Amino acid sequence: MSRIEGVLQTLKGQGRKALIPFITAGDPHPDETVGLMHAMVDAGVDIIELGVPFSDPMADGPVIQLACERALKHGTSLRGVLAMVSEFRKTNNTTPVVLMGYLNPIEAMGYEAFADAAVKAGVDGILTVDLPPEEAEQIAPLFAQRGLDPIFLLAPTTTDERIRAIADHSSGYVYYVSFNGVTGAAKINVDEVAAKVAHIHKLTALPVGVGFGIRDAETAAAVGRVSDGVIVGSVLVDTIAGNQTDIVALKRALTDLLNPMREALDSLAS
Ligand SMILES: O=P(O)(O)OC[C@@H](O)[C@@H](O)c1c[nH]c2ccccc12
Repeated sequence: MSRIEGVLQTLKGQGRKALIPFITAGDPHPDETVGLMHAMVDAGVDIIELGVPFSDPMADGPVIQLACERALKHGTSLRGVLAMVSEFRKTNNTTPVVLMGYLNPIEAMGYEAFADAAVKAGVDGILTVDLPPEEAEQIAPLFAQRGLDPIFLLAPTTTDERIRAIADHSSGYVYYVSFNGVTGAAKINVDEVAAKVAHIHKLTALPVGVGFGIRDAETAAAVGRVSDGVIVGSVLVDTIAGNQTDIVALKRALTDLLNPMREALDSLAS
């Protein structure tokens, strides 16, 4: 069983929901990312989604675009991000890390070389934002053979046929994007999400995480009620944007955002 499957199964047994933060690696500085990861674990998160900065992140809104720019300006490369995961693993062997990124840097390294390096670093899952479905069939097995969970995005417009095909190539969990758009929106329609996630649950046995537009504990709980976990990105990245130099204050601010989300999600446990 993969580390991701193990964590999600344990949570399910406890009637609890996964809290999955997203941050862009290398922002505010490559030397700080590992410390932020540990701080988020201390705040009670279950899985970390670590973004590989990319120059043209077309699925991202302005908040994460700017984070990518800052991280790239500080020289954050795919190899650099893998080194951060290795560093994180020196003192954390339990929290799964999902690398989330665009294809270009991975293609440049070569899929197999990347997959090998990711395993060696202690990465657990790979989420490639812009991998076309036809290529997913070829690429996902390269990850799966090495014990990396291939994680894919489902959107409100994804057809049942595609949901089944995507779930076939996925392991760990599937990521339901709460609306068609870019990251960082302020609103989420919980009723719509509930209906769609219930439908996805009928098509696949995989856990369903939901992201896009979750910025506070109340929304996290509302979405957690109808899914297996919530992914929270832009509100954290925005907090990092506002605390670029005082790392102690930054860790406190991230903790202050995540603690109430953890509590709200755990208050759902029966
Ligand atoms: O930022 P939001 O609205 O909280 O959504 C999570 C999201 O940031 C994270 O999972 C993510 C970052 N970049 C992406 C690109 C595509 C899909 C998802 C993502």
